[in-house]
Amino acid sequence: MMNTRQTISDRHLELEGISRRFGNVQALDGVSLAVERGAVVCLVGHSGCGKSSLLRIIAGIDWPDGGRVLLDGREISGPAGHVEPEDRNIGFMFQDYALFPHLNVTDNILFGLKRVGRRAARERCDEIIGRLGLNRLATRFPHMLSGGEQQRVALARALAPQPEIMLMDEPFSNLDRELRNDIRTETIELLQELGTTVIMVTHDPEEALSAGDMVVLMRGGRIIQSGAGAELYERPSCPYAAEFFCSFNKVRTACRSGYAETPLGRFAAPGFADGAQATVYIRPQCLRVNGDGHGVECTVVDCALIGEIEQMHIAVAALAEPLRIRSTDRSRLRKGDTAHVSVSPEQVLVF
Ligand SMILES: Nc1ncnc2c1ncn2[C@@H]1O[C@H](COP(=O)(O)OP(=O)(O)OP(=O)(O)O)[C@@H](O)[C@H]1O
Repeated sequence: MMNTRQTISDRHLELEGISRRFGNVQALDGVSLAVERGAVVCLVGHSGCGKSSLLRIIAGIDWPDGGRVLLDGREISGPAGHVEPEDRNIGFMFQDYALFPHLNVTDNILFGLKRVGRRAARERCDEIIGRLGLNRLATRFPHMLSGGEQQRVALARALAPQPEIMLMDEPFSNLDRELRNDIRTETIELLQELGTTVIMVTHDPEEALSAGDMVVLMRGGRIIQSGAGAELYERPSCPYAAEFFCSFNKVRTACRSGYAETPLGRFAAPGFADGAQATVYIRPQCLRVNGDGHGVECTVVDCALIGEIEQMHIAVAALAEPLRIRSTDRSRLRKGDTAHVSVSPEQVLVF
């Protein structure tokens, strides 16, 4: 029998048809989403799709024109009223960290603990300073900290009031790539250890796929697709979702007997009528050049080593555009060489 209590209590945050308009811009257009307790949710999408607007409404620093926000099943924004941001137990971490320049690390953290008694605030501050390894930085001012250290202080300040939900707007985008990966992993591990529900905004597809239990792809104020990262990557619901997470080779063609016919082979196209036009989406890593004559003949247009990956463009006589191939194998082919190319059909998409 289904455990209803469990189901209800697991649903930490719910958005029901959230809309928000700014003048002529429909920033959010009926966004509905259920977030499980302790989940890490990544809101992802191109600039202007409404990610920050949604975060601001969840935080309570902005109001929806339509729809409701529920926390543990209780309406906190909507027709029934508005719970103030400070009464939501929701932490917010901004992209620029928004540390107070005139306060040192300790005082920045204490600032968020004004509602707690002085002694308890001090204890919590010391605890979070210890937990995040900030002891030696405790008396420094923000301008005396590196980007990574500032990020950590901002995290400490947001965590000190022990929020149940942490909202983070592009929290790692000011860090260089190497540092970003380490700090992201560390931050998410800590939040998961604390059992905090995380809603994080990013416009980086890789960050979303690697960091989120649930990835929510937005466009034009709407959710295009949501689910586990692997699901969005492997089974995108539309061309937009497919291309957001992978740069595909695209071959336009006609369908026949449930297959899209291309010079590279035929691919299952269920639901397409005979003669219907379709586009076959082929991932660069699903193409393989073979020296044994297996596949379709091609000519190498260029070939470059990018770190561990070899990237090549090849021309196939019957295709207008060259195809891009990415592989961890070394082909040792050069521009102008002739080879053969084959496709692993499992990951090919037809739209
Ligand atoms: N206060 C505002 N007044 C007017 N327009 C706004 C306001 N806030 C957001 N918008 C508009 O609403 C749309 C969504 O903005 P939002 O900041 O939510 O997008 P975003 O996905 O977070 O973008 P980015 O990745 O660039 O931060 C944009 O067209 C933006 O210009």
